[in-house]
Amino acid sequence: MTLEDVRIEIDRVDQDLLRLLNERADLVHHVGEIKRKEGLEIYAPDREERLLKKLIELNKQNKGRLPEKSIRAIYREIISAALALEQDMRISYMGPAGSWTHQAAISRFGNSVLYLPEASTEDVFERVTTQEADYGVLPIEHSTEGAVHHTLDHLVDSPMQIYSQFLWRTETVLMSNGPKDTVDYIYGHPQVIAQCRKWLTHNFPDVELREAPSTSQAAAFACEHPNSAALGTALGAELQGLKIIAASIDDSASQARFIVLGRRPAPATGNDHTMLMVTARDRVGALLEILKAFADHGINVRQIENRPVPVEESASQTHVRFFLEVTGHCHDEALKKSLDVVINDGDAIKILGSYPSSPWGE
Ligand SMILES: C=C(O[C@@H]1C=C(C(=O)O)C=C[C@H]1O)C(=O)O
Repeated sequence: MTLEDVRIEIDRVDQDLLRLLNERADLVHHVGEIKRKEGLEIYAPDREERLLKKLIELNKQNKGRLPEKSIRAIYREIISAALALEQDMRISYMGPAGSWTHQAAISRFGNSVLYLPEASTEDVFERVTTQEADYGVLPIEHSTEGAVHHTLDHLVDSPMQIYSQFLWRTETVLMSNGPKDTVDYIYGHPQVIAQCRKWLTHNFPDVELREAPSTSQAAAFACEHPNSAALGTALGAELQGLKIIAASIDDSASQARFIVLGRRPAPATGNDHTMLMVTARDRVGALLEILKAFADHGINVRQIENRPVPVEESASQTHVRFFLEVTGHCHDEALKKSLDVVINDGDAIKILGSYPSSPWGE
């Protein structure tokens, strides 16, 4: 076949694809109508993950040429278009534009939905509470620094809940207006500089490192100042019109866990996790008793985070607070029974969300 012949074939396949994509869009629209009638959530992360896994498996069986990464990326955008069709979907995230959370949010919801950058965690909660946004995206844990207490503390005070969670690799890039060998200064948030210190010392031993208040500010400085570069996200580089001169420059791989904040728990899937806050009387064996209540009902406590009770609360002197991530859904009988035991011991519990355990990033 000549080049022209192959292109004619590609055009034919594209026409078929377009027809099929629109056929899919009609079906998605129908799903949206049913969901609205039945008062169901539009975004169904569990369904998305199952659909992707099935397609990746099918592709393997059929020995398809496309790698898993590409199938995920293509379907991320097909599903994003579906979400935008079902509902004019708005996602609030911890900004500014180009932040890691922004990039993580796009990895989950694709490019067809609307993103609202917020200046603080509080603002993300506010936007979801007032229904100006359908969901919010916030970091809850960093692989290097541990829990993001700000997010956990806001969950305690808010009726909003964790609806979904996912992991995202936070890969730093070096961006600049000019070529690599003209860089005299590198701007970066101090934490990001620390994360890339070895790489920077090895690759740019004579360059001056300058601290910036945020990653997006670093990128803005790199735009304004000649012979400079900035550390940040690939999305930040794109938004500022800077060239990526080196990628994946972190000294060790780091990732963050993000939550999708919603107004209610996700439907049970049979493989869920639940985040809880327990405020317990400060006593010998308090944590032991709580853990035993879960163990007796076959529930695995996957993570424990200890936090002080805020001083404004009358319980602050006499109580201790734990955040627990446990297996199971808040509607499961076993979990309900173990929570009853904890409450009967005089400890207070707040359910911060139940969500599918599986979506662990791309
Ligand atoms: C169409 C649906 O709604 C959304 C869109 C999906 C899709 O495009 O396949 C999958 C899950 C939902 O987030 C659905 O729930 O089936």
